[in-house]
Amino acid sequence: DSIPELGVQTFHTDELRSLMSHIDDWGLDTFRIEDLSGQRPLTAITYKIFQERFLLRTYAIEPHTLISYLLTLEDHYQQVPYHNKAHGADVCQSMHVLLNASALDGVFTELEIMSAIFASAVHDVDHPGVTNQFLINTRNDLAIMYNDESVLENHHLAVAFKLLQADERNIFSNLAAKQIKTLRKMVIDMVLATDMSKHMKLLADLKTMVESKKVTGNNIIMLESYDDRIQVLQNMIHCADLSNPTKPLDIYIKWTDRIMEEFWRQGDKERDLGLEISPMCDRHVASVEKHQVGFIEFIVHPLWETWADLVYPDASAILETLEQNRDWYQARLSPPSSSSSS
Ligand SMILES: COc1ccc(/C=N/OC[C@H](O)CN2C[C@@H](C)O[C@@H](C)C2)cc1OC1CCCC1
Ligand SMILES: [Mg+2]
Ligand SMILES: [Zn+2]
Repeated sequence: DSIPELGVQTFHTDELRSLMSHIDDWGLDTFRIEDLSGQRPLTAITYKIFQERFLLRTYAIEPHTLISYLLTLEDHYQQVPYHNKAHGADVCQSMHVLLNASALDGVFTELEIMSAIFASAVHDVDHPGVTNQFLINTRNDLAIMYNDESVLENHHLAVAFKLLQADERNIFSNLAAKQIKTLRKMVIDMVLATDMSKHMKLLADLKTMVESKKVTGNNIIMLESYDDRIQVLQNMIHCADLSNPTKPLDIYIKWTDRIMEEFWRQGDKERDLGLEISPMCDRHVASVEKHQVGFIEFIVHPLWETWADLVYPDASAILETLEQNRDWYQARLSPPSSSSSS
């Protein structure tokens, strides 16, 4: 049976094709693609990126095999408010754009690029919609399996690679053994770096790299060792994972609504279990704007400011949007002024 033009069955071929023509743009509306693709945003977006980067040709990937893997991967994302297939699709597309920074032109190999796209697409597969700490506190089987260390991130990786074991889904069947070994190591290193508990170390190392940044004549970053190369890719996927506040405000607000609902459902579980409710997870004590301002001030802006230095000036417009969005949430924070402002 033949594969549809856009990889997924849709009643909106023209509109979906038009949207997908903006695959290289920051701020692509993943929610709109979810609706137009028959609830298949991850398959549609990842398939388009693989085609656009000629990865099927370069690595002799059979289109049916890629579609089969992507559909199954997408079905293994759980229907939770935030960490669902739309988030996977969004991080994958965001990573695709970040890889296109001109400061990184020609820096990464095809294999590293495919590893980065694959890692982004799979990075939260089978996420149960609760945090690592919750799984640890409730002695969940996953925490027992992974000894409380990067529990979710280890699980996402195991699921992603287990799905590859079926012949009809093995998109890497035509890679050389050495290539598969390298890809697997890089994907593991990238997905493990999305564990928020690694944030401070990742950012500190990125700052050190920026301070000692070496560039070629035309301002292209030079990365000699594997450690340097993977460090940039780890920070890139971490930036993509924490990119919601850098997107157009209407899209950012939708992500905020989703993460808060997911946090509040965790808080509901903690309340029912008689556990202490985690920070920001009590729906009866909500200060959504305050938490977003804090999230940007202490985590997102420091990271993106450093990334923007590394790839200067490629991420300057993104940083600008982030600062505008922070100001918008900040403005909604301040108590109504005493003087009559109306
Ligand atoms: C658009 O807003 C968001 C988009 C993504 C995320 C992603 N969070 O990471 C996934 C895990 O939860 C890891 N931890 C994050 C940490 C900040 O808190 C812990 C309870 C869990 C958080 C967002 O806002 C959050 C933080 C401030 C208001 C709610
Ligand atoms: Mg994650
Ligand atoms: Zn994520």
